[in-house]
Order: sequence, then C-alpha cells, then structure tokens
Amino acid sequence: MSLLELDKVSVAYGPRTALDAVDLAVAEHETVCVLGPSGSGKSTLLRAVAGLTGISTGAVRLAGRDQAGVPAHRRGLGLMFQDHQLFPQRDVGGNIAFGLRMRRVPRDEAARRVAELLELVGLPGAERRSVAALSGGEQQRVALARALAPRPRLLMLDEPFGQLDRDLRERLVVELRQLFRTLGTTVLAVTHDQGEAFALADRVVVMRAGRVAQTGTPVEVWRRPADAFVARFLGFRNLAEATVRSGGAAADTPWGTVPVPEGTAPGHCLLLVRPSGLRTADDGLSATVRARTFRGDHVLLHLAPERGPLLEAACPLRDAPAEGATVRVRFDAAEVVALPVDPS
Ligand SMILES: Nc1ncnc2c1ncn2[C@@H]1O[C@H](COP(=O)(O)OP(=O)(O)OP(=O)(O)O)[C@@H](O)[C@H]1O
Repeated sequence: MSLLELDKVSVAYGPRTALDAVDLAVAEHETVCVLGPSGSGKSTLLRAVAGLTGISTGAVRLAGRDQAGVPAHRRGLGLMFQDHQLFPQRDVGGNIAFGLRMRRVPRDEAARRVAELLELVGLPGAERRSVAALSGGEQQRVALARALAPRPRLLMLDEPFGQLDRDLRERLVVELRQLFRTLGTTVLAVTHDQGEAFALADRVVVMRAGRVAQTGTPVEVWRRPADAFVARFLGFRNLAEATVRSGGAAADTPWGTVPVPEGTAPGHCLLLVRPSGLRTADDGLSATVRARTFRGDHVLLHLAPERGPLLEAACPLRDAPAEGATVRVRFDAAEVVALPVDPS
C-alpha cells in the first residue's frame, strides 16, 4: 500500500492555482523526487502534504487516512525545509533533540538517539558544537538529523542541498541515498536540480504549472521524456517537428532524413535527438562548429547545420573539432526518440 497518496489535490492562492488536481502515490521505503522549474508548484505540494497549506479540493492520505483537519505536528512527518533553519542559540545536540523534547522523550533516551543520529550523518561526537561554527554541509547534516530524530513515517526535503556547492552536494546525495536505504526511510523531496533528483530518487515526478507532466524512474524519464516540456527541462535541445515515414525506420525532419528506431509509429511527431546520437563522420549533414563546451570526459559541440535548427553533439575529447571547423554528422537511430507534438 502507498504510504502517501494525493488524490486530485488542488491548492489556490487567491485566483492563482498553484496545484491543479495532482495525483501522486509514494510507496513505503520509496524515495520520490519532485522536479520542476521555479513556480511549478513543488513547494506547494510539500506544504500541502505537511498540512502547512490548506487544500481547496481533493484529499491527502497518509497510510490510508485522510489528513483533512489533522494539524501539521500530528502528521508524523519529518521536515527539512529551506525556511526551517537551525536554532542558532542551541548547540548541535539541542537542535537535533528539539523534536524529541517536544514529544517528551526522556533525557537519556534523547541523548542516545542524538548520538546515534550524529553517527549516521557522519558527525560523531558533535553534540556540543555551536551550529554557527559549522560549515554549510555540516549544518545540512544536522538539519537532516533533526528531521530524522522522531523517526518520521515520511521524510520531506525541500531543496535539501540548495546552498551547497556542487561537489559537496554530489557527495551528500550519494550518502543520503545509502542512508535512506539502510533506514528504510520513505522520502518525498523537492528540487529544481535534475542531477540531484536523478541521483537520489527511485522515482521522479516532473511538474509543470501545477500539474504532473511525467512520473517514472529516472531512467524511464531520461530515456523517454513525455513531451517537449520535459525534454527541454532535462536539458535536451535537439528537438524539431518531424514526420515518421510509414514503415517507421526514418523521419523527414528540418535536418533532412533522420533514422528512427524500428517500429516508431508513423506520422507527425516531435523528434528528439540526444547529443550522443550525433557522430562526426565522413559524410552526412554538413555543420559549422559554433562553440565547444568542455564537459569533463567529452566536449559538447554547438553546431549550426546547413539546414534545420542548431544541434548539440557530444564528442569524445580527443576527436573534438575546433571552433569554426566544418564537419559532417550522422544520426544514430538508437539515440532518437519520437515524442508527441506539444499542443501548447
Ligand atoms: N503564499 C503564496 N501566495 C500567493 N502565491 C503563492 C504563494 N506561494 C506560492 N505562490 C505561487 O504559487 C505558484 C507555485 O509556487 P511554489 O512555491 O509551489 O513553486 P516552486 O515550484 O516550489 O517554485 P521554486 O522552485 O521557485 O521554489 C507560483 O506561481 C507562486 O508564485
């Protein structure tokens, strides 16, 4: 059974609909990340689940129980929100024990739990340290320990790594994923960073203007974005309207004929070509290298083709042509996806 269920939940701020009939289910022990651009309703969704924002229609159920009328502090949730900063006047231990004290957990039991959590989040023995003297990453760990302390049935994270630099973020995401697996924690997290969501989540939910645009495992969403919006949000730029020929092995596109995977449904579509689906070759579409972006193990080429919109191509570092060079590129059908044409 799902631990959390949202059934056609809508939230309006005056005339503005921030959530529009959202359905969502989170299974026990599952980590779900809600992704989406700014203003798409991610935080509103978390706040509605937490009981911090009233819902206009629909139902939020936790373990099958409708939460209508249940105040936030009785929902059994752990919250790690951007606006829930640590208490600067309390030390690390005092911050983590806060929720336990509210629940009248005996002092020695609370101390044991604090020590155990500090161990878990990689800050053993930090009880007496002042939170003001901690680095950003350490503060984030303390905030996480504080949210986990009362053993919430659902942990909710809002932009958990917002202020941290990329390197630290990447490390924390890996650690958290392991931690949640070990503890069997059920997690609903919100982020606008797709890399973070894909690394942390069992399932991602992409939001667009208060609605769910797509739900799936990171691999499913990455391999097959539901539409142009999701594709663009994931950073794909090689998109063009096209017509898949009957027989389904090639499409007519502004770039010319492009091979598509066998069995692609014929007809009008939006064609997505992943950057890895373009190879420099001896023949094929002619294009000028406008710019090159260094991506560590490869170079992203920004190409102006002889016809059709600009293209991005991933190219191994050692083979990368120079800026201004004219190259020829071929398309790899395995990296081409036909998406439905966006009605908007
Ligand atoms: N308290 C509020 N009063 C009025 N409108 C609000 C309020 N909070 C959010 N909104 C509006 O509701 C919509 C959804 O906002 P929300 O904060 O949920 O988006 P978000 O996806 O979390 O954005 P961000 O990534 O910028 O935090 C936005 O249009 C926002 O302007």
